[in-house]
Amino acid sequence: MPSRWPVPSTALAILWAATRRSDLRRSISSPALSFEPRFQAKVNCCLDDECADFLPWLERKAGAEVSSVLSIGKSVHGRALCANKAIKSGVCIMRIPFDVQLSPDNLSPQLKSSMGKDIGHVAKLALVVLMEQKLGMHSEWAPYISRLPLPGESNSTIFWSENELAMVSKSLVYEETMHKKRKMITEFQAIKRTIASSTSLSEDVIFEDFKHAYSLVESRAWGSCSGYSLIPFADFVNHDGLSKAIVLHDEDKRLSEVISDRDYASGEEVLISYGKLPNSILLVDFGFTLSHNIHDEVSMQINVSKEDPLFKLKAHLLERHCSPGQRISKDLTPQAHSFIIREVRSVEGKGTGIPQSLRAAVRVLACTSSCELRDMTEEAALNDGRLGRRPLKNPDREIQAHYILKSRIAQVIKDHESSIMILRPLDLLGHSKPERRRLMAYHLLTGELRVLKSASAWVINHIRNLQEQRATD
Ligand SMILES: C[S@@+](CC[C@H](N)C(=O)[O-])C[C@H]1O[C@@H](n2cnc3c(N)ncnc32)[C@H](O)[C@@H]1O
Repeated sequence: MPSRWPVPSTALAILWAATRRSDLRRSISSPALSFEPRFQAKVNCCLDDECADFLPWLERKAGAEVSSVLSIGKSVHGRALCANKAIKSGVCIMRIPFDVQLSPDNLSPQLKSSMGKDIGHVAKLALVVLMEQKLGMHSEWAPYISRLPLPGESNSTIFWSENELAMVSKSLVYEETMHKKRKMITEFQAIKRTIASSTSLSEDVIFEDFKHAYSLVESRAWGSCSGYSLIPFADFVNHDGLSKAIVLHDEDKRLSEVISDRDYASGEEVLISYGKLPNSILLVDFGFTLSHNIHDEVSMQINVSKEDPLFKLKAHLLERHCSPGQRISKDLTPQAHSFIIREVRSVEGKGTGIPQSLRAAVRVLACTSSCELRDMTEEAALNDGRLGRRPLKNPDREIQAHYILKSRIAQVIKDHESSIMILRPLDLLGHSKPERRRLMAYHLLTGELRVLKSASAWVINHIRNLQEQRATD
């Protein structure tokens, strides 16, 4: 999974939080700071006899104890970590030295130096996995590599058929999946070129194997000072969106560790958080969704109509003042800007969840003369340079801008509702792969719909407030 977290320098942060999906838009708190009471599922898991020799092997390799309170088990989510005795909150439950982690540093110096910038951390680590897989039982990592999920087991959307992807075509997930597939092809070609010149492996490596290894890395590796690292044992732990326990890297002690964020009874499955991840990311990178995900978000596209007499001017302004946090996809229609909305928790509040840049964009769309657009640009230059952050001076125009937003959200709500209708009925769904994927598409779209409805309620309430204010002025 591509790291978008800035990796902190040792001087700045010795102990730092590692997330699976690292993304600049998200932040994650240290688990040791607050353990507020909340509901978390308590699930029991049974021991995985096939993995009985795994922890002793890892501890021998590490020359240190990794965990005395956890065992590898099986749960509904595949392999899992279970408490083998009662665990108290705030206790270190595993400690994995960097020396027994796999990272791009495991590539030979010759291979590393011949890799260009077009090969990212995930692809490099995928190559490490591929090389160890090729060595089979001769690999020093065989006990670990042989316990990784097999091809065909992942439900990441990169493995979905066209028909399955059609279920999520109204979500950003579709576009992200296509983007990832193209990226993997490009990186695979670059890797093939590199290994052809420096190893004899080239002939053996086929795209399907690379794709599998890439997906293993994305769903199991953590951002680290080496770019990305697979952390054996820690990567058997499953995700709970409400957990505050995360993987921390201690660069002084050269190890990664997890501190429990609550008490566990013996036999209970231990869960941690992979990060504040919405279902869209869980689905593309990990191949699962949560039925109710508090971190859900939705992408909204805003573009200037070609029919608008001020099309050129508005498109130019949106392009120029586009904020860095805002995603502009090369795959979207020209001049389409994509904004990420999160759930708006209070209709009466400030609309936190709806990005300022989105409200700015609709203010640009609401302008009806070049003079208004010029005023807006001048106002931006006089303030912090950001366009449309303040309400428009003309109250009618400000109301109009929010009407535009309301109608765009309403359109996305309609699209989502019709996609969800097609997925029903869900009550008879079994456990087959197509049925599981249908349920995931349902979780994704209903989560996005919840976010959209919260945003719509806020905008409607805001328009009402603006109208009342205009009436009293
Ligand atoms: C880091 S691995 C965890 C160990 C994994 N269960 C295994 O069998 O090796 C991440 C994968 O576990 C599964 N997983 C983790 N948390 C999950 C959850 N809350 N619901 C469903 N699947 C989950 C997904 O398949 C995900 O890609």
